[in-house]
Amino acid sequence: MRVLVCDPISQKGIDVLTSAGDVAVDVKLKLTEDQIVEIIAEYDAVVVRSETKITKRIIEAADRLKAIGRAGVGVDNIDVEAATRKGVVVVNAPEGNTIAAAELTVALILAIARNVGSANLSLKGGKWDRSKYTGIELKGKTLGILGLGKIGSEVAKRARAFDMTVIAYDPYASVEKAKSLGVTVTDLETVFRQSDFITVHMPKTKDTYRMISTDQFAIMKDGVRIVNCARGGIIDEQALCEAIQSGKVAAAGLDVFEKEPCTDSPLFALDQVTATPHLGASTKEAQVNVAIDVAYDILRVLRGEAVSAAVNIPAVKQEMMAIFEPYLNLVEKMGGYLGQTIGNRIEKVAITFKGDVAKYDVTPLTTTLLKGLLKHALEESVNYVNAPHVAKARGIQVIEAKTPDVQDYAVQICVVVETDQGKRQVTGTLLRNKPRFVSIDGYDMDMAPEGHMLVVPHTDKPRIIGQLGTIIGEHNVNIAGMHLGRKDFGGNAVAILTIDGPVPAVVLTDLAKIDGVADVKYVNLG
Ligand SMILES: NC(=O)C1=CN([C@@H]2O[C@H](COP(=O)(O)OP(=O)(O)OC[C@H]3O[C@@H](n4cnc5c(N)ncnc54)[C@H](O)[C@@H]3O)[C@@H](O)[C@H]2O)C=CC1
Ligand SMILES: O=C(O)CCC(=O)C(=O)O
Repeated sequence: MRVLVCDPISQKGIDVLTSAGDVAVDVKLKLTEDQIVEIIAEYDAVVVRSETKITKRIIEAADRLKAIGRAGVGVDNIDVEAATRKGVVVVNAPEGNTIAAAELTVALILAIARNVGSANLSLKGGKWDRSKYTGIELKGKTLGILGLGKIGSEVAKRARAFDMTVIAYDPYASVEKAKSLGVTVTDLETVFRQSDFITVHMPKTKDTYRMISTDQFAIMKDGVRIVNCARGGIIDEQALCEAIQSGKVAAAGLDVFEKEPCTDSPLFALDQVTATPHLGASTKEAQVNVAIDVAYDILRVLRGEAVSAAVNIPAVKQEMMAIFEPYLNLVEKMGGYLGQTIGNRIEKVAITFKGDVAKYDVTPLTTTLLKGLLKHALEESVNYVNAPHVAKARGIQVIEAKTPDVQDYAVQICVVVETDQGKRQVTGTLLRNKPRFVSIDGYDMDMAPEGHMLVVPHTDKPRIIGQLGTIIGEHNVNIAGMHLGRKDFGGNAVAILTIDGPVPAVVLTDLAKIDGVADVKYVNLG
């Protein structure tokens, strides 16, 4: 597999990729869009920071691309929608640079409070000017944070240590969590009206683009100080320039710009502006963190495993991964089993999560189950990204239910698939964190779903099992285990044989000829 790295990332991330053994990495920096379009079809994954844009054109030309990795947080340089449509997983590194960005924010807050940038330039220009650079203290001032996520929260903690009052606007923030940080969550206008410093920490989206402009500056306190360490464009640069020139805004600390690289801006002519060239994530520690995090997720995507920080599929948080991994494994096998044994048109999939698992957001489990189910039933490529879309596009109704009530097991996941020919069902659980199927189509079972299997529904009568063994043996296939299920004596039954390898089609044909055998399916659960 081949990974293209388009922006400089830590060698430690590249080492993670190459040490996987079957991954070759090409580092090609400063490529134009045309150059990437020309070569992208040769790659399984591409990794960028914020410089390189992964556009729709690039994604459309990327015939074997499975993953786009962003060694950082913001994915506004990636056409996530185009990637999703193409079934390409976009992964980022949401936590590795939080502290770096928060610390640069605090550095800029302090710099613009004490005129550090302009005083530095003045002194180096040969002037010993002290009175011009008298600043203000942070103590007792109000900091308004827009976007109380990971970085905003870390900034809040540090601001509290400077004895600032911290207020925040974030429509999605937990008020409880804010309280524990000593932050008052309020409305946007209040933040604008009451803050001495305003810092933004939200993603750049169509809602946040230019959300601070002339009208917003107008209602702020005279002499307000503004920091943007999130994304250029969230603050209207021309309006900011005018607000500084008019004296409304006393100073601004800017790490990001609407067009980057940005080396020429009317803002740079203003003494009140302290600017850095998008350095928020540029610490040694953060760069190692994000490169390693994104490299591991790229490998997970290439191996078809669940990822921890996907942007366009329901992500499983890092701390949840240890809990979720066994469940993901279980539902993938349940979906895979059903997908390989159902030959009919799927109309409805009902998944019931019972017991402990019901207390979590189970969306990633449902997506994973659908992926396992649909990739066998449908010919198109189905993955973690597009499985729900594929199901919807095919008119498959997906119903998810959760209940804490469970019998016999601490956890049960029950899947019922309705097809145009009837219902099929599998119930699974975990035994010492390993998947077990405990019921299949109403037959009680206790089997480890793995490897190669033959599923043989039959009539419960003597000699069928013996004949199965003989025919399979004649074809030199070793039977590793057998699970039998029957409802009534002499009625319908099923035999599930685990075998040591794949079987030639002729085995299935020969088994199907046994009197009393209804149908034979070969299932490979990896
Ligand atoms: N300068 C730099 O080098 C870096 C910049 N960033 C930027 O910082 C941003 C924030 O990063 P994190 O804190 O890690 O992300 P996060 O996802 O933890 O936090 C973002 C917060 O913004 C909030 N939000 C979303 N839309 C909003 C709106 N319309 N109004 C108010 N709040 C809104 C969300 O609810 C969330 O709490 C990233 O999107 C990225 O663009 C991140 C890392 C480094
Ligand atoms: O890669 C970088 O240095 C930029 C980091 C950043 O802006 C982000 O993580 O969103």
